Amino acid sequence: MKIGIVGCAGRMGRMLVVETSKTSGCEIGGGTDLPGGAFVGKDVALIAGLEEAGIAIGDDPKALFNEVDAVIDFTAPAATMKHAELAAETGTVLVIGTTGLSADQKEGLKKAAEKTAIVFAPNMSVGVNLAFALVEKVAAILDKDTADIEIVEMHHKHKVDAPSGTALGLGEAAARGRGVALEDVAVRSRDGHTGAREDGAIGFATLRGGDVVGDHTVIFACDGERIEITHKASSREVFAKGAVRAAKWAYGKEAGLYSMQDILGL
Ligand SMILES: NC(=O)C1=CN([C@@H]2O[C@H](COP(=O)(O)OP(=O)(O)OC[C@H]3O[C@@H](n4cnc5c(N)ncnc54)[C@H](OP(=O)(O)O)[C@@H]3O)[C@@H](O)[C@H]2O)C=CC1
Ligand SMILES: O=C(O)C1=N[C@H](C(=O)O)C[C@H](O)C1
Repeated sequence: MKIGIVGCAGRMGRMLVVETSKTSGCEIGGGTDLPGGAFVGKDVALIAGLEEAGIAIGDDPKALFNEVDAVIDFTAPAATMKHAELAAETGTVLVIGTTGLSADQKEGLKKAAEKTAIVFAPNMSVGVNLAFALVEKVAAILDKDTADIEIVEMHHKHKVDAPSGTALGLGEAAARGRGVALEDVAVRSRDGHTGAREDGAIGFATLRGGDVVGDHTVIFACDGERIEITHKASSREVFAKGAVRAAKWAYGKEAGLYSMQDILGL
């Protein structure tokens, strides 16, 4: 199958070009950068450190969607929404890793997924998706009178959204386990005279610096003991592998909004 990578010059974009090229049954069908972007016209494989493929990076996503069987999108929320519209219009499979989408934007994805198969996941690694399942289970066992849930994440200094999509996903898993809505209990930051912690709150703390690929810890703090579930990504390859796997899985599936949990059978 032919896979297109939108935002192919980004940190994840380049990794996705490499992963697609080395996955059996997959080939690079093209890539895009922003119109006027520095990489438009350059070879999609060459900028990812591979041998030249003879495919120039374009700036017209519609042409790409018409050319390929699936598109992988790790870009930015506004761009992702345009790509979702194009996927719906052309019936192309779309795999979305972009984080930081608003609630309205997530609703927009549901609408687009009425027309084509879309996989949307804040983290494509097997380990994090397993952590989602573990966190839900632990949160269901340790009620709000037994454990305080805090989620700590650290990422590289270039990351633009906070808390990370994965941290919010872990929060949602914990809230699901507790049978509550995350938006009702989330405390996304603390500063100043905050007062004592509310029972049942799910707290978030965000750290940024250096080249950290992605660290997440969910802490269940009880009286006299603490359980911590930690995931540390040491390479972006795990996300790229998951995304290409998702594209292969979704190809030929009926329209719908899918998650990595569907793909991994968790
Ligand atoms: N789900 C997962 O497993 C993971 C998700 N992510 C998420 O993926 C996203 C990207 O991360 P990362 O690769 O580090 O970020 P980068 O900024 O390195 O890459 C994003 C790329 O998309 C480009 N871009 C933006 N808008 C458009 C557009 N309209 N058309 C084409 N290209 C566009 C950017 O171009 P320019 O630089 O010119 O703006 C940039 O090259 C983030 O939301 C991040 O949180 C990251 C890792 C794993
Ligand atoms: O921006 C990143 O780099 C990452 N973003 C995702 C997120 O927001 O959770 C996934 C991963 O942790 C890397």
